Amino acid sequence: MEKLMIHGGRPLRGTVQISGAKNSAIALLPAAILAESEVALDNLPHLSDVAVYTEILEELGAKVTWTNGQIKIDPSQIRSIPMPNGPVKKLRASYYMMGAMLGRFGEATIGLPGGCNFEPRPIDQHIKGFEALGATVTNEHGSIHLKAKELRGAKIYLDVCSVGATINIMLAAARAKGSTIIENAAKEPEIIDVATLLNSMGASIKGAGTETIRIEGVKEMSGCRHSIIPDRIQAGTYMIAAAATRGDMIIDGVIPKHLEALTAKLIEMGVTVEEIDESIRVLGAPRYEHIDVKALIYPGFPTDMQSPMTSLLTQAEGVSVLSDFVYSNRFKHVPELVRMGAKIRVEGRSAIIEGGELNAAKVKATDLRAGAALVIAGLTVKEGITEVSGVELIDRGYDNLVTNLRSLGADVWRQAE
Ligand SMILES: CC(=O)N[C@H]1[C@@H](OP(=O)(O)OP(=O)(O)OC[C@H]2O[C@@H](n3ccc(=O)[nH]c3=O)[C@H](O)[C@@H]2O)O[C@H](CO)[C@@H](O)[C@@H]1O
Ligand SMILES: C=C(OP(=O)(O)O)C(=O)O
Repeated sequence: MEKLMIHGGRPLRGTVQISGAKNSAIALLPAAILAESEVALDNLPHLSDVAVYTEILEELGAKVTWTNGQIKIDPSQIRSIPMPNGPVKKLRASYYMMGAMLGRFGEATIGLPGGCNFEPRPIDQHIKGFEALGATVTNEHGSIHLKAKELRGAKIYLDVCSVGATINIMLAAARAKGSTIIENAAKEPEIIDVATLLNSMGASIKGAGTETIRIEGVKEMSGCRHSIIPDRIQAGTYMIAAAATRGDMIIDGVIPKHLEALTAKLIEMGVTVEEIDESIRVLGAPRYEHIDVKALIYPGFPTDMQSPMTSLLTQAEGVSVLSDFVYSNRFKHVPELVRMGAKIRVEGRSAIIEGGELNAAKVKATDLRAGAALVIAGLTVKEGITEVSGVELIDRGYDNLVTNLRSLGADVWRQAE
């Protein structure tokens, strides 16, 4: 086990290159098993979640080869075997194996997913979708068993606008017989990325990125090459870190449109943000205004940036209110920030944040983005060393974090616990 040591108080300056998106990569990897031949994915991020996913694919018999940011998956020898335990328990997105295996083999047994554990995260909408497509779904001893004689297209209205359920239904429906329509579909950029890959593999999916997605099932799908979209959450975290340390940073290799909700909020509080083609420049200021932020589904402010934003709002003058309308209890970072001197209280689904200086402390990352929030908080502290334990959770979603921060001028290192 390792912890992150942060000697803060230095403005982050320079350029950071953003890797491919975690939440795309871990949906594109299972999507690849729907093909009969090799799928190549470029711009693959170096993340522990991605490494775990490749383990899952290898366990099933896929041949996986890595070369410099590209992964090739040959799913031709893949078998249908139950996966009640093992790597599927280590990450949230193992739920995509349900849709992908169902689509490929008409059956699957998958252990209930792990991942960030900030509150109960039901998968009832995924199950509802699989059942509508003709699968029988049972939950026994912590594993979901799915079986369908034949998957048939259906009209599915999602009661909750869910990223995971939208993608999982696309995976199961891509090779089903007939047409599937997903209503109240989630619109996140990662959903468009998955639909783009599936279409390149021979699927027929229209409307990804809108609330209605239409899928015409196809009999066969084949290999292709696809480049993963940039990680908007990593990019947003660096934007927030630049603002919090009053630095001057260029975040390169991004799609600025994916970051509009954050950009608007940063500008509102007094940060200078400039979009230049595929880059964003963030220039901090000596003082910031307090603001209110509501985390919503895309294109609203992302819940995954809510925790890092909490840290930034400790640097604003006055009282800010940050509410999460996706995960009402995603505030495990708050008690840790309070240890660092933050004046924050949680009321219902909102954090009420009073601006003020933070101090160094020993704190624990309880989940991925809570970890990012603590790193940002540590970077603002002028005296002493902040120690963040639970780094393995941060490694789930940040590619080369320490190297990147050091190249931006931060005094940060990993140390054995
Ligand atoms: C691997 C991945 O892509 N993870 C992202 C994905 O998670 P994930 O796909 O798990 O999140 P969802 O979009 O499904 O969840 C959105 C909301 O719907 C609820 N819900 C969801 C499914 C369901 O069957 N029933 C139900 O009630 C959830 O409790 C939550 O309140 O989107 C979240 C919301 O943007 C992000 O925080 C995660 O980073
Ligand atoms: C919640 C997250 O991830 P996951 O859904 O994979 O746990 C996240 O990326 O912030």
